[in-house]
Amino acid sequence: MQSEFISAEKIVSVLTYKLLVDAVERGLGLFSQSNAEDVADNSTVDQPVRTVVNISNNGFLGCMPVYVEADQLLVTKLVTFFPKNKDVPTHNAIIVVFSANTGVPRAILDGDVITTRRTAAASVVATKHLANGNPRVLAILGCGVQASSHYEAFSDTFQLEQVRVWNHKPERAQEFARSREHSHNCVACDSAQDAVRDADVVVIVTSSNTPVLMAEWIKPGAHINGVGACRPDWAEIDPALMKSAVVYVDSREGALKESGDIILSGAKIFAEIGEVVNGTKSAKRDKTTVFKSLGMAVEDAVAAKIVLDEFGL
Ligand SMILES: NC(=O)C1=CN([C@@H]2O[C@H](COP(=O)(O)OP(=O)(O)OC[C@H]3O[C@@H](n4cnc5c(N)ncnc54)[C@H](O)[C@@H]3O)[C@@H](O)[C@H]2O)C=CC1
Ligand SMILES: O=C([O-])C1=[NH+]CCC1
Repeated sequence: MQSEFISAEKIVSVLTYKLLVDAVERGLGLFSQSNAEDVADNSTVDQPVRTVVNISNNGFLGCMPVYVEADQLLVTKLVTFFPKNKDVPTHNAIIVVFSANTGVPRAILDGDVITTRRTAAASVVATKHLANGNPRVLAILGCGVQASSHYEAFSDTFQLEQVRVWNHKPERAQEFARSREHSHNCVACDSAQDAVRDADVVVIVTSSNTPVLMAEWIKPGAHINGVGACRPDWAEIDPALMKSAVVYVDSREGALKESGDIILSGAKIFAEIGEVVNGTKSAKRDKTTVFKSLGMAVEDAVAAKIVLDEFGL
């Protein structure tokens, strides 16, 4: 067996948001189409909800396999999340791509860049479909790795007039805004409430396990991408907001098993975002909407395909 290792540096050089947003949008559509009753030929996406191994109080290991028939992709990601890490990233991942004909490994890819960028691309897809017009003001709650990728992906896609950032440790928000003040009007806010006031779109990307975004702060008709809180007993969004908004998810099955924001609030899921992409469920653009993202292997697989194609592998 001789499989190529593709480093983060190589992946960064080819995995643009332009390519990714289109690929992730297609992947989300394929995933939801595969769960529909009238599945088209060759469109199976076999993606079980990820298996999670808890590591005492430190974190967890997630195993995320998928087979995407349309692209003949057989892929699994292994991702760890150790929220208390200080000098190394809190998320670490590798992605293995196998031949769907023989099962022989084709390549091993660094999984950090793919995880970081495809998650932001999924939020962009949801925002394109659910925001009420072109978003001008974006609020980002949390200033870690995902905040950076979301800042880049949203700046690349939308004509933003202002990006407001908040972090529970204010110096991180100030540093985040300072290092971006020349590329956009990026400002640090003292409170999450100040950041989201009148924002058209909110991205919440924290490691908090209790709500930091409250219902009464949100402008009616705003769109919220809830990206953190990926455990059934964690929540980062006020249950009242989850219950009053129209809620979209990446995977119904995944959300009902993994999302504390959904499970603890008892919020109803209106649709998978892939169903909106496929035109089988409507986009309630004039309502306050939440896209609850947990992350899916199909997103990793379509991102890995871009990389393999770019390097002719
Ligand atoms: N939906 C998806 O596909 C994915 C979701 N995630 C999730 O997104 C979130 C952010 O991930 P990263 O940016 O990579 O993590 P990170 O560790 O780089 O950043 C976490 C951020 O949360 C903040 N934070 C920590 N505790 C907090 C608290 N109690 N209240 C408010 N803020 C707090 C930190 O200051 C930091 O700004 C995590 O919950 C992670 O599991 C990550 C990857 C994919
Ligand atoms: O999809 C993903 O890779 C993850 N979701 C939450 C933590 C990592």
